[in-house]
Amino acid sequence: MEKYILSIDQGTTSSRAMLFNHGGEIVETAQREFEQYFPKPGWVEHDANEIWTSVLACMADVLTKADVEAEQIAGIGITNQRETTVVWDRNTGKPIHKAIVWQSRQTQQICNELREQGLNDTFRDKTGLLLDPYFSGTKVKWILDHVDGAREKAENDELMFGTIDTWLVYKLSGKKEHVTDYSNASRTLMYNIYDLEWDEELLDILGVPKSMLPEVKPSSEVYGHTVDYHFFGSSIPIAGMAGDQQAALFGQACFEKGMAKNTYGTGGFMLMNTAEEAVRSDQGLLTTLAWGVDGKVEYALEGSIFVSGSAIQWLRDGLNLIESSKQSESIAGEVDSTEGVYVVPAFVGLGTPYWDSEARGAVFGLTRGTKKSHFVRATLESLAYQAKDVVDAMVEDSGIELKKLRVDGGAVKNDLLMQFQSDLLNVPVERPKINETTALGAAYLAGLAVDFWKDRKEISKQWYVEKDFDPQMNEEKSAELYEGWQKAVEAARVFKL
Ligand SMILES: Nc1ncnc2c1ncn2[C@@H]1O[C@H](COP(=O)(O)OP(=O)(O)O)[C@@H](O)[C@H]1O
Ligand SMILES: O=P(O)(O)OC[C@H](O)CO
Repeated sequence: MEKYILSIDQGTTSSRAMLFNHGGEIVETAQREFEQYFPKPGWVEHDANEIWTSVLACMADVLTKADVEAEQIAGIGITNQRETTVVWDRNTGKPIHKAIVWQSRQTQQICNELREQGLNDTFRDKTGLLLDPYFSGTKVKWILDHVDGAREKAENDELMFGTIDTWLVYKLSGKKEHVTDYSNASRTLMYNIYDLEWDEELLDILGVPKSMLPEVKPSSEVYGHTVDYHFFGSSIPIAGMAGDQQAALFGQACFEKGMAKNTYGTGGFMLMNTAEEAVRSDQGLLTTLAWGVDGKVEYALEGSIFVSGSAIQWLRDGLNLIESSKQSESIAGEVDSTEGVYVVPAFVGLGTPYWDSEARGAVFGLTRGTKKSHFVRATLESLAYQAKDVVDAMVEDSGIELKKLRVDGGAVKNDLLMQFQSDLLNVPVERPKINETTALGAAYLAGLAVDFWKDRKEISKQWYVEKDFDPQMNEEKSAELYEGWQKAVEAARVFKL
């Protein structure tokens, strides 16, 4: 009876389940979207129960579609949208508020107040993060401050906190396990990534009782088993867990120091493996835990770009300049260059390295001769320029030269973009055969724990390039183009309403 690993990829807009075989190939997939709630401008929430039922449905769908029995699943790996915060009642197992999503800005004021008290460095020095509403800590505080009776309940040990990985393991295990992994814990603004423990001082500042927090575990280990009523009489080991960007780094087999991947999805996330060294950043990068595997933790440097592929969606849905994201390539290809046009897609501010939440999008360099194709090309190029901003910051902070970049996410199908990225960075860009690197990473983490795969060497051998792009532009030209981008960003940031 052939065995498989089932990977759950719980993302921001949809949940997916994928079955992987021993060769690391996708056998079947299932996907379900769920509702996004926008109660106020800038706020984004999910219903944790809707997330749970979407995951359960995907798991059932994928087994049915593949005609695979639950007994054939050697282990389950979970990867998830990070930072999104759920607080639930220990007695009933019911969330006391909607999940506050990573994108949500509803804790801006809390962050401002903490910053005004001069606490940014306190958080940064312990967590590797910044005081930004992006991370979980201030979201937990917000829930305790705003839900009737929540703080009292929390102090009486009646509430539990979890990111989505924790919530799913809790539900899958029949409310038995309350665990997370290093990679997810490192995104909460409450976990000391150097001492590897929940930080009492930070919990005190945020007013979060330690009893609410899950136990932090390695990313590859059997945390518990599914209760059999969900899985047709089978109890399956839940054996791998990691935040989605760290899982993608693992799925891209970026196991050595200096290896990096960039994901071009809705947003952009670049991670560089820095092995056992936690590199502190002066350039607005995040220092984060990559994973805990083989009895040790490893670190990564991360650059977060808020708008990447969604700029192409904007061309399609907002401006009606293209009919599909794919068409951006042929239209941009009608011209050889943007002829000096730059689009800065700072629609929700700018992330790494600027962290400017008030910046807004801008277009520069228009002339009477500017055509649609220049505009589309400039938007596409902005994805690559933003990645270059992050790479330069990484090289400066870590002192590690980038030798090549592995890529994934929806927009990497665009050859023109990939070529331009390689030209701009002056390194080869490698697009893997399996683009679902996030789900694959979670599958590998689970598979290692249940001996489905032996070690990382075996995994590395399963990583294949589908296409690579080598630099073709001369360096002077690419430096000149990048200088134009830097001027455009600078000018965009001056404009504040
Ligand atoms: N050929 C293409 N060229 C440029 N962008 C693309 C192309 N195909 C998809 N995209 C963009 O990729 C994004 C979807 O990527 P995906 O990795 O599925 O996102 P996520 O996982 O964040 O939802 C969309 O924003 C879409 O506009
Ligand atoms: O759900 P995704 O793929 O957009 O990823 C969200 C990130 O984990 C946020 O940090």
